[in-house]
Amino acid sequence: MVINMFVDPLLIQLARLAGWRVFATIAASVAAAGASVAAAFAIAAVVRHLLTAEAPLAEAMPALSLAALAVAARAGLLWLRDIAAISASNHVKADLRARLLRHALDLGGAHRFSRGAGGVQASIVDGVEHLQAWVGFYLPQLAAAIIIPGCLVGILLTRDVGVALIVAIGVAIVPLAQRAWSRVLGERASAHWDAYERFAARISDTLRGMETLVALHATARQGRTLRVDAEELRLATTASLRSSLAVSAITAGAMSVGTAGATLLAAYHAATGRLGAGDVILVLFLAAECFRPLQELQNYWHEGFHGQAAARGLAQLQAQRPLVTDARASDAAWPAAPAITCREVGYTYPGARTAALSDVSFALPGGSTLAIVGPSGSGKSTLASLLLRDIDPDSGEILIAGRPLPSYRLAEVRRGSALVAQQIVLLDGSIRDNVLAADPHASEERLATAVAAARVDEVTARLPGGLDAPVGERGARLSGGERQRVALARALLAGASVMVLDEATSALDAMNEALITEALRTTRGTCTTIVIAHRLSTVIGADYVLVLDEGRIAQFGPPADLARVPGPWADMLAAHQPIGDRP
Ligand SMILES: Nc1ncnc2c1ncn2[C@@H]1O[C@H](COP(=O)(O)OP(=O)(O)OP(=O)(O)O)[C@@H](O)[C@H]1O
Repeated sequence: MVINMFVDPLLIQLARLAGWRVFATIAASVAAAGASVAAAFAIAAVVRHLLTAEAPLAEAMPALSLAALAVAARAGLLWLRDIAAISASNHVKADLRARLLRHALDLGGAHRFSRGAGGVQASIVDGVEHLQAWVGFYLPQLAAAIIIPGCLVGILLTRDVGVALIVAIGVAIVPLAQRAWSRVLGERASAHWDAYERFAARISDTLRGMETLVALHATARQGRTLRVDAEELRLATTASLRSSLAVSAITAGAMSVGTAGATLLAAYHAATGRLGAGDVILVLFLAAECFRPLQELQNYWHEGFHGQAAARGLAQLQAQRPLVTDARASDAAWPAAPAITCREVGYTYPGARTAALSDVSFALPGGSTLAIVGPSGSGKSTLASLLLRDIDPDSGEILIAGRPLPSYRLAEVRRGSALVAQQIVLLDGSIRDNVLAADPHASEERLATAVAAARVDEVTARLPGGLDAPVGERGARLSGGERQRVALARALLAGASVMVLDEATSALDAMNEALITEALRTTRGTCTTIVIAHRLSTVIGADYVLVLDEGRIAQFGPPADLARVPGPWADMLAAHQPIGDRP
């Protein structure tokens, strides 16, 4: 019952990660208690010799040496216990972080639909911090708090039943008090964790969106929101600490009264001759040792509840499934410049009332270029996400070179297709590092070819470090168009044979227009290219045009053919305005 009260099944799962280290911690703790018992018996023997022997010092010497040895052994064992506990904690921390990070990476963009990146970060960084203390310190201490008092009360029984009973009652009061408070503590620890996760997510969002907040003159407002979150966190922390301090006071009281009561009863029995003076010393030592593991458990008690609350966040993260999996994959190699066919593809975002795409069917020959056009919200980016297999359609299917897209392993899809998006995030490092991220072992020659094809050389010529110039955090030192060029070079180096280019919407950005036109020329024939197009000039260079309207295909065909028939494409040509911005 006690175990169920204080141990979550997840804790046991985590303890398995730490394996023998947890057992070593428990064993060292129990052995230290054993050394204490040996010291207590030896000291009791010393007292007995001092009071009753004819040559007290000489006769007490062996027991005194044993006591000194036992005290030294106890110190050494407690040191070993702490080493094992730290090792268990660090092992859990490293292992759990690596697993969670791998899981978060496998999830890809799945957290877009649930907790934000800030919440995920709070779980991986701080949640793990609570859990490592929970597994490394709380769990072994819990085991020690059951084993050691149990054994010591047994030993006390051999001296006097009344004394053993007083200690047993004192020992029992501690978990009972903790149980009485456990619901309150659990609720407050959960409230604390929720407040902490909210605060961490808000800080992360604020730092990432700082430029937008400054541009919107919203920093003061965001500051106020952060202050409210910080105040909520402070209140939740105080409430949680207040309740655990109340339990600490009850526990400390039970321990003091238990030790004092047992020693007084033993002293009374010594006065009446039922026990010897040495027994009083023995009871004093053993009663104190009985409560020691409970006292130490108390120190980690708070950690235990925070660990349980953090475990909920981690369990939620672990329960999240990737949006796409390799369940239907075969060993098919990703084809060069593949034909792409969509058959009655439909997709509705989780929780959305209307479909983002319905009944989308078209066939694109391999090596050709498709321009997707349509008003804002018509489903262009959703179609791109489906073609890149960031998400799977709810209905219909997408064929790549005649095979269903899910029959290729995700690693193949990621290697063989690339997205050059409007919002490119580069990793902190140099331009070279970012391009080579696609293939770290690429030769200088291949790197130079990709860099020249994407016109990155024009960018590096202007920068002091050339290709080794740092891009800054998330690529902040480069312009949007320059970041797109680096991303294009990365995609070309990776040898992607399906390329999705998301053209920038800004009508003023002529550099991007040149980039896309150039990219279309570079990739023609070696790549099947899909451009989310906002400019007529881009579309006219494409082999096919797909006009989307409210998630459905309005028109599909070569631009010259579409221009000859009445319809949205002819209307767009007639209106001759940036086509993505049409109402
Ligand atoms: N994560 C999401 N959750 C719910 N609905 C979404 C999500 N992303 C997009 N949508 C909705 O799906 C529809 C299609 O969006 P999509 O981004 O594909 O349009 P788009 O044509 O690319 O728009 P734009 O030109 O403005 O980028 C829109 O109604 C949009 O509100």
